[in-house]
Amino acid sequence: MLNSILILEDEKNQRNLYARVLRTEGYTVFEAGSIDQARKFLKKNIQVAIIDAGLPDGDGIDFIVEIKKTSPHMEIIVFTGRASINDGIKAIKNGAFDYLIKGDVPQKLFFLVAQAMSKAVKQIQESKKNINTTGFDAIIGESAAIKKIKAIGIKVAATYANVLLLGDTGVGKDILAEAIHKASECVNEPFVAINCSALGAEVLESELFGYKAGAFTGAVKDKKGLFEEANKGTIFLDEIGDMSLLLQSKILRVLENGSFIKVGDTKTSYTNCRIIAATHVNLLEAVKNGRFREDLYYRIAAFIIYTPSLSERATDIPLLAKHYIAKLAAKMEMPVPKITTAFLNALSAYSWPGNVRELINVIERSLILSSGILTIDLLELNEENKSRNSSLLEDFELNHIKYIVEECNGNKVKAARLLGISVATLYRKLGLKY
Ligand SMILES: Nc1ncnc2c1ncn2[C@@H]1O[C@H](COP(=O)(O)OP(=O)(O)OP(=O)(O)O)[C@@H](O)[C@H]1O
Repeated sequence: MLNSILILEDEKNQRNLYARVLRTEGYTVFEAGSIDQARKFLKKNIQVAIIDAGLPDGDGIDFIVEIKKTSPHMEIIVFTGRASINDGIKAIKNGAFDYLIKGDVPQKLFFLVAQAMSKAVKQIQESKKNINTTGFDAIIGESAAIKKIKAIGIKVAATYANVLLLGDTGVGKDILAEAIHKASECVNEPFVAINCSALGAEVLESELFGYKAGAFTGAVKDKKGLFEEANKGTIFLDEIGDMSLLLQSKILRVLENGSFIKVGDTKTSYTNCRIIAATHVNLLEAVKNGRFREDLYYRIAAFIIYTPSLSERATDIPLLAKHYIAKLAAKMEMPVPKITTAFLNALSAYSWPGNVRELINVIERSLILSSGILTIDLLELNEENKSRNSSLLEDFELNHIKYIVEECNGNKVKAARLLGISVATLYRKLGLKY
């Protein structure tokens, strides 16, 4: 939110006074009495912080360095009661906008806040112009759905908001999460991903939060968890809907104040990372059934991006197919084969229950079997070799029959002859009465 200020000051009366006065000036003011409390505001969209130099749990001037790492555009004004010029110099060195000595007239504070706010807003606008959208370029598709997803993704990337990605398996939630990270200010910080449904609850907990040596048999030395690895960056929690209720409560704590406890540890650790979660299950249904915490749902679902299944955006199929044919051919060090229209048509007609992932697999197999040209029979061959999904074969077969009938200008006798089947069979396969 624009015009937001954080006041970090341990003297409550003083803090309340500043907050009241600044609110009357039209600012939204958040208050913290300690560095620990202030940390939970760092992910919020706050443009200016007013910080006391001497705080109960640390040095406010040292804290500037931490703030600048997580919120580079936040402008900081330091309050020092010590009337020490050295404090002021150190604050500026650490990246503060300016400093004030307690007892300075309030007008000086207003003046500095207004200046700092306008500098911060300008910087934020500049950084939005320079947003790196290369991650989104990797998302292929011209359908209205994909265009909308990219536009929302780019917008959300510029904020610190948590994001929930919905959609079936293989629709591209992972690639979208990475694109959001790459377009965010945390681009140079880590992006870590984990599939929460692939691991048992205990292993998942130690993967997420890490453990202390001796926490369990085999824990010979301390291990960092993914939340610690992702500090300042992004953690992608895939299939969060499958997480146990106990772990859900621990994730909620991370979301509330960045804190967690490693397995076998007694002290609290902290992280400051953006959470992008994804699921193919209906989370609201899971909330109703008591399988997913409602409070966690509302925390992770600050922004929801839904990617429809591939069959619902069939116009993207030829684009994706051509893209992956070229990409995989290059990887296999073979010339890009010619693609027949029937091949593309068959791909477009299929329902793709495994979505883009399945499309990539089918293309890879077709390329391996092809010799310079991608024809529809390669798709059939694939399935015969795999003897896996008969519906895929049926879809391709039906599509092939329709294609030949069309080529024969609707002449079914001619089409049946070309296909090497009887006219009766052709009618049956097309679902027509003979
Ligand atoms: N629009 C797209 N453009 C290019 N590649 C895509 C697109 N969508 C998906 N892919 C590719 O398809 C594969 C599967 O996508 P991804 O892993 O992102 O799906 P997912 O929704 O996260 O699946 P799951 O829920 O099973 O983890 C990946 O190789 C990804 O790069």
